[in-house]
Amino acid sequence: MSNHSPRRHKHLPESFKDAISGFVFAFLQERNLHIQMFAAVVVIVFSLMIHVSLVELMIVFILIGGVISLELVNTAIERLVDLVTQEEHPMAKAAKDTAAAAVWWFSLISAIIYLFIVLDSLI
Ligand SMILES: Nc1ncnc2c1ncn2[C@@H]1O[C@H](COP(=O)(O)OP(=O)(O)OP(=O)(O)O)[C@@H](O)[C@H]1O
Repeated sequence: MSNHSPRRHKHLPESFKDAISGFVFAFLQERNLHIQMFAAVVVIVFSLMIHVSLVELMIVFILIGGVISLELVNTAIERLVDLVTQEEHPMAKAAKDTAAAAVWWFSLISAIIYLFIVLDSLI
């Protein structure tokens, strides 16, 4: 078969099944994802308790979705690097550390935005 032949597109339910299986894999393997999911529940409950506005609640959901999505991409990059090499390599380190930095940056910015949302609701 030629490399240029069109790929068969999966049916939507198959794609969902694969995505859910990827999430379950990451959830079972990644402690960070447990912490992030727990933090997400705490943040949502707290936001409802202090009666943040609907728009602020939507922003909270976007931030949570961003952090969790980036953690999943980080997990994918870690596994891909491990598949390519189990040896110590500066490029493997660079790839993993950069992916981790993406999660770190988004989490930091999310925490700052959430602080403003809380202050706005409480003051
Ligand atoms: N093949 C490698 N070569 C060089 N350094 C590596 C390699 N694999 C991992 N490292 C270094 O060790 C760190 C931890 O890698 P590991 O694969 O254990 O991720 P992890 O501890 O599961 O990370 P996270 O906490 O983000 O899930 C990496 O961020 C990187 O600095």
